[in-house]
Amino acid sequence: MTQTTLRAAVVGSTGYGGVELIRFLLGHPNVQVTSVISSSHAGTLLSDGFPHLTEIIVDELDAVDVDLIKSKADVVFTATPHGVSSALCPKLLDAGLKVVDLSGDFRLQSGELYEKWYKHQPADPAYLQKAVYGLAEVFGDDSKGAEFISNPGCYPTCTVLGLAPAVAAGWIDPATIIVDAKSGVSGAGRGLSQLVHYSEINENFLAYKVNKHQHVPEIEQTLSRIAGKPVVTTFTTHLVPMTRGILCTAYATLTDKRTDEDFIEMYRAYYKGRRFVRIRNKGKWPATKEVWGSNYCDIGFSVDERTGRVTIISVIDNLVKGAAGQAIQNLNLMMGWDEWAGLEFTPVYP
Ligand SMILES: NC(=O)C1=CN([C@@H]2O[C@H](COP(=O)(O)OP(=O)(O)OC[C@H]3O[C@@H](n4cnc5c(N)ncnc54)[C@H](OP(=O)(O)O)[C@@H]3O)[C@@H](O)[C@H]2O)C=CC1
Ligand SMILES: CC(=O)N[C@@H](CCC(=O)OP(=O)(O)O)C(=O)O
Repeated sequence: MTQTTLRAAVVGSTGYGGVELIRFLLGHPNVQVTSVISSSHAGTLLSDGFPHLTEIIVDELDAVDVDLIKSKADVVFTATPHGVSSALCPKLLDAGLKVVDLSGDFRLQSGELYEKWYKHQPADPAYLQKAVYGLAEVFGDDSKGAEFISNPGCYPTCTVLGLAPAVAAGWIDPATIIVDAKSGVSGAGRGLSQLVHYSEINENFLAYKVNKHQHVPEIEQTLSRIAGKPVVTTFTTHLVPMTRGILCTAYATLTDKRTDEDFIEMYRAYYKGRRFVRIRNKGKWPATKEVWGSNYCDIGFSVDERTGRVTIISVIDNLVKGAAGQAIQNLNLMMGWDEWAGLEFTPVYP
């Protein structure tokens, strides 16, 4: 182990986010996975349930035990359900561990809003304040040197990266924003439910949680911060019969006359140096398959002179830029490493 090698533990390692974290961390030049953790399968082998991880160096699942984690790791990724992280992360932080939380438990500054949208008890406000919202392409240096990162939600990542430059520049009226978002079924996690049952979702396409999705307040909180004034949005989620990927189509009214070329140039300037965001050329709109398995967010535009509106299309892989990849990007920033470490690869195609 080199001096810069960081020891990492993954709680929730038997879930989709956890398994994806392990896949990337195994290839990270500065990290060693020293503990894989399960609340229900401690003592068994991770590779028994996930044969693609056969011969993983640390295979035996540990229990969720803060002292044990502290003895084995420097940083902990909590890929745990909402309502679990809120209690667990404070204990890990109190033990002196760095924490990257993938759940929604520390994203909203307001405990009241959290309770309303997530239907769980909010986290202790003292720890809510400690959490840094890790959307690096928008809030730049916030993640650098942080001890505790709240990783953004999958839909908010895709939506906000698509809208942030236009909102920041005042090119669109934030009050007119409408977002149609579509996700593959891995966004729902590995647990079984009727919604993701093969015969329910195959050959099907449906809207869900309409005007009730827990990501609405996160999107509004983030767009309000960028706009410098309160923003509310209409945001509708849809489930698509595919495994990975999110595509967001955002519509908004222009505040002035602009062209596709104006948007492309302005977005490229805003995201200059941010290699995970790729702006498409005029008339080229991204598809989920074009970011599959990667940490990219690709964005394309169409200004409609007839309506005075712009349509912005953004895509991510929900398990990578929407979860594990962005979490590792945040770890890299916390540690002052190259933002790309362990994430430098091209999307899988076809
Ligand atoms: N799937 C996605 O695309 C995204 C997910 N997220 C968020 O990441 C988190 C993980 O999601 P995902 O991996 O999809 O979910 P999964 O349902 O696939 O996995 C969650 C894991 O959490 C573990 N777990 C359950 N209860 C506890 C507990 N009390 N203590 C410790 N661990 C527990 C379970 O493993 P075990 O029983 O072995 O402990 C389970 O495998 C969630 O908060 C989700 O909202 C965020 C962005 C995108
Ligand atoms: C398809 C699907 O069900 N997606 C999930 C996405 C939520 C998620 O993954 O959790 P975070 O809130 O931590 O981002 C949903 O709509 O609730």
